[in-house]
Formats: sequence, structure tokens, C-alpha cells
Amino acid sequence: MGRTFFVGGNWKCNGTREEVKKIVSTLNAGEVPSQDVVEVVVSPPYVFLSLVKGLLRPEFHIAAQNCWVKKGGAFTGEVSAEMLVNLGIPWVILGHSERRLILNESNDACICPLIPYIFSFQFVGDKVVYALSQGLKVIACVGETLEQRESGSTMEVVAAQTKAIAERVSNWANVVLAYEPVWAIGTGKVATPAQAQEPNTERDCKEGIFVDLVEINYIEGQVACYVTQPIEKLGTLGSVQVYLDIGLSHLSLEKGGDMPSHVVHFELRKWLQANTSPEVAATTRIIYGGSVSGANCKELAAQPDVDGFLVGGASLKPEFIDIIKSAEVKKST
Ligand SMILES: O=C(CO)COP(=O)(O)O
Repeated sequence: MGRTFFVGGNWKCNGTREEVKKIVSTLNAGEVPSQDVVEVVVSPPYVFLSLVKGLLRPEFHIAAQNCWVKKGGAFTGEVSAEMLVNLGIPWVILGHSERRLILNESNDACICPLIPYIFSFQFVGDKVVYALSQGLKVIACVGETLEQRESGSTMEVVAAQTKAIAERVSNWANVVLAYEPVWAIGTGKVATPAQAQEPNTERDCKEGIFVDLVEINYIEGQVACYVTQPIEKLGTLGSVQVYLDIGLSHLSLEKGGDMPSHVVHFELRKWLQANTSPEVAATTRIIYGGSVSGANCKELAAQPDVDGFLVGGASLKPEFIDIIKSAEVKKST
């Protein structure tokens, strides 16, 4: 079964009534591919959900940006999954890094005073499970911080966050996984691919150790590559000379590597294959979020394991239509 391209617009904590109406009228006027090519979901702040629902073209859907972890009750300031269902809101974004980190919602160092979630990736996992149980569809966000990325633990973090969800979700039909590296959100930085997505086979390196090369990028005249093994295993921290049989005498390999986002998508799908089922891995959409724009969306969309986007800043602007249109790229890949 193919994975329909998915474009979500996360409006975050932005907008007035007037601005919201203007965004909606731009969306309503936009010429975009049909629903079998792209699924579009926009996520206004809670207070504008009903307004947007009343105005938005019917083929676009709506997501809330969060919901409470269990049944509603005495939880001041929270909005429950039941309320969203009652309002006719089909989707919810859960585990966004701005909630995990700024609100300490799920950060492995956080001990929430209300609930004993010491390893609190579980908090987001519980939210996902509860929202699904109420009939909501979930955009579940995962992603590493810059510090985690630079220490080479991107996949470890992303896998642990996904595990907290995967452990308890048996039906993935209503889950979209959003890989949103924290360092790329709102920064204009996005690790775009310049070359192959598929891993190559084992190659020899100077130290005589075989490394599994997954990516070669040509960035501003320099060559960078990422290997699946931690650089420490090569015996040298920092710059390492690696010989490759691609006609280049050597490459300079930096610690931590500049792991492009689409490689994380590839690894995440591999993780799903090993830890859920081949079917879940093949059918679950893994979308990318972090500085997606009208300018970079086509290149990102062309990557086989990138099944769409969760867009922040650009979803408030007319270029969101161009991002939706980038779904067309999939037809030609
Ligand atoms: O956080 C995001 C979407 O959820 C991404 O935000 P930006 O597109 O503004 O980087």
C-alpha cells in the first residue's frame, strides 16, 4: 500500500481572528493536488479550532496541537481528547519538542510533579495511546536536540522516543510519525540531501576498519560523509581520513557527522521494521519538520523515506501552498 503524502501546518501560538481568516482564505483559494496525492492537515491554536473548522475547505483537515494524557477532569488549562472528538477535530499533534522541552512535558531528565513519569518519554507514549483510544488520529513528534546530535546519539534518542509509542500502539493506521530535529525548528537550518539515500555497502577506510557508508554530501565544495558506526569506533575523535573507492583520494569525516534528515527517516523506518512489523514500517508515514520552506520542499520530498512535512513558520504564509504541491514530486520519483 502506498503512503499518501502528508502535509501538516502547525500554526503554533500564532494568529488573531483576522489573521486566521486570512490564512484560511489563502488555503481555500490554493490550487493543490487531489486528496489521493496529498493529505493536508492544519493545526491552529485551540481557541481558533471551531473558527477554522467552519471556514476551511472540506478536503483539508484540522489538528489540535496537544491534548491531555487521559480522560478530562480536574486538570486546569488542559483540553481532553474527548473534547476534540466532540468538536469534530480528527487529528492531534503530540510530543512536539516545544512541549517536550519548553514545558518539560517529556524530557528524560524531567520528573513531572503530578505524575510519576520518571522516564517521561512515556508521558508522550501515554498521550498517543489515549488519543488513539478516543478515535483521534495522531501526529507523533520525535527528534533530537543539537547537543544530542553533536554527541552522535540522534538515532538512539529518536528510537527511544519512538519506542515509548511503539511499545503500546498496536494499530498504526492512525499514526503519522513526525521527525523534527530540534536544531532545525525555526532556525532555517535543514540538512538537505545532495546525494544518495540508500546505504552503500562496506567500504575500506585508512585504519583498516570497514565502515558502512550511508551518505556522501557535497557541500560548498567540501565533501562530508556520514557512517552508521559511531566515529569513536574508528579510533580517532575529530577529523578522520577515510579512503573510498569513488575516485576521491580521501574524505574528511567530522565527529558526530552531519547526519542528513532523510537518513534518519531511513533509519527510523528500519527501526519500525525491526520493532513493529514489516507492514507497519512499509505503511507508516514518516514526515519531516524543521525549517521546511517553499524553497527546499521539493528536494526533501524527493527522498523515498520522506512522506511529507510538518511545517511551522511557512504554514502561516502563502508558500504553504507550494509545500503542499511538492507532493507532486513523489509521482515522478
Ligand atoms: O516545529 C515545526 C513544526 O511542528 C517546524 O517549525 P518551522 O517550520 O518553523 O521550523
